[in-house]
Amino acid sequence: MKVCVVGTGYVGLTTGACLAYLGHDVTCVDLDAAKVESLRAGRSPIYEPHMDELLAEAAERLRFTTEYAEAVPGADVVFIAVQTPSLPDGNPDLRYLRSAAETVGEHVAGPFTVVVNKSTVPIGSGNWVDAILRESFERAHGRRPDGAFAVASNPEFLREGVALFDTLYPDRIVIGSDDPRSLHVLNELYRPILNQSFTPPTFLPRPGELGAVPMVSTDLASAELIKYAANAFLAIKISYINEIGRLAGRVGADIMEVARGTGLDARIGPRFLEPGVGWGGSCFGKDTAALITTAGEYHHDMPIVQAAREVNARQRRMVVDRLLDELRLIKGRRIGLLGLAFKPETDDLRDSPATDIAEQLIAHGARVALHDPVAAERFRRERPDLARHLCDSAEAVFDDSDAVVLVTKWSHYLDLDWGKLLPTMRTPVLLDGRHCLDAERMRRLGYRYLSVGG
Ligand SMILES: NC(=O)c1ccc[n+]([C@@H]2O[C@H](COP(=O)([O-])OP(=O)(O)OC[C@H]3O[C@@H](n4cnc5c(N)ncnc54)[C@H](O)[C@@H]3O)[C@@H](O)[C@H]2O)c1
Ligand SMILES: O=c1ccn([C@@H]2O[C@H](COP(=O)(O)OP(=O)(O)O[C@H]3O[C@H](CO)[C@@H](O)[C@H](O)[C@H]3O)[C@@H](O)[C@H]2O)c(=O)[nH]1
Repeated sequence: MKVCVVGTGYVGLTTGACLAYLGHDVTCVDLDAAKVESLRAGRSPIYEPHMDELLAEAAERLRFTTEYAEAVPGADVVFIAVQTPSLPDGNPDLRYLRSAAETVGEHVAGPFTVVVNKSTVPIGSGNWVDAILRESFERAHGRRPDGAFAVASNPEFLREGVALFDTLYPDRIVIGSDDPRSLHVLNELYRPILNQSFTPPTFLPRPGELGAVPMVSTDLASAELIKYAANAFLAIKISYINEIGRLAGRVGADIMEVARGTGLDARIGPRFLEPGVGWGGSCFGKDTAALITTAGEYHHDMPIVQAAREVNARQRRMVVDRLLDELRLIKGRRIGLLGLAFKPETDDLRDSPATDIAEQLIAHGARVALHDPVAAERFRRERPDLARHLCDSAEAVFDDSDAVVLVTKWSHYLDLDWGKLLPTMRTPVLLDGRHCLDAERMRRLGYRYLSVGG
């Protein structure tokens, strides 16, 4: 099939590269000329494991352009995967989506194109995009679209860092449309994934237990709500274990044992029960805020989602509180933070807990020392105000520090020579923000080992 993907960020690029790998003819369009140039040269502008290899494998069927006119006309499917960041009031900023839909509307030519909203958008956005497409089509063509296109919602559930795996081997695919033709086209498009009939890339073998992938075909509003419901649930699950972790700390229980013993109940499940400094990233904060504001439009409140957000903010503050308890005074102290990306295996810094914690520490008068094995360059570009605090190596973070906090669970940090680093610190306070170090071993080495929660 002929596919156009609008937006080549974490979602759009992954979608485009995977669909081309599966045999579709894909053109990705992005307004960012530098991104397009880099992609044309076969270089991924984002850090996502195996992306460069997949781009190379799919290169024959994958093109990049800044021109909608080269991508939209004649496409069977147009994906819109532009950013929808939070506005200060919690609503998503839909200006990128509006602009993308307007331009798609100008260029869409039929005979039948499914315009798919892959961006995460508030309930009702499918109808809104449909209206924008129609107006724009009529302006450009001087006639009504008369069935030339239909709108569908196909929310994305990939996790950064394992985005290609999640796309080729998803738990499910959700399609929402009020036009049965769209469901048919998208069923066809995703057939290789649904029945797992493709040859897996050598670098991403198919998980042994995977059978056919379930497809949820539903209406627009339900598909849109599924995305928010899923993200809010995951965010709540993490905040829940973090809340239990605080209690565990008080009563002397081991939160890792509690999480394991709780997660082994098949009704609960072990995943997303890792305690620590809490969730960050481009989605959970933004999408829980959007769910609450959307619900508010219907005079509905969401106290559980609200509480998950509050617990999450508290986890970040808890890092500073733990350090204040331990060091008494943090003004003038050197505090090292290991990890800046919001999670390992990505360079994404959006709503990163580390940045938030660094800002809180600086506000308390601390001197911070920052490191990330992958996201440092992006940090330098995106946070020039904090760039002077970056260290060249993880080891340099320890040097003369009064405390070191492990914020992102990069394997690079787990493999450090912790015994050798301890004597380089001024005071050996180690705060494990992800419960990922061996507490007993660290104590034996001489660290004053602390965690967030029990
Ligand atoms: N990042 C994730 O893990 C993830 C997962 C699931 C869903 N989502 C959702 O997917 C959407 C995209 O997220 P992302 O992280 O890929 O964003 P991103 O910021 O990485 O990428 C968006 C891209 O769209 C481009 N763009 C913006 N306006 C454009 C326009 N009018 N025409 C062409 N290109 C345009 C930008 O230049 C950018 O390259 C968001 O709604 C997000 O909530 C993201
Ligand atoms: O047990 C856990 C699991 C995750 N996290 C943190 O939660 C955040 C989000 O992690 P993860 O969900 O793995 O990454 P994302 O790439 O943000 O993916 C989420 O957000 C995407 C955007 O909507 C969705 O598509 C995915 O399904 C959803 O998992 C990160 O800061 C993690 O460190 C924890 O603290 N404990």
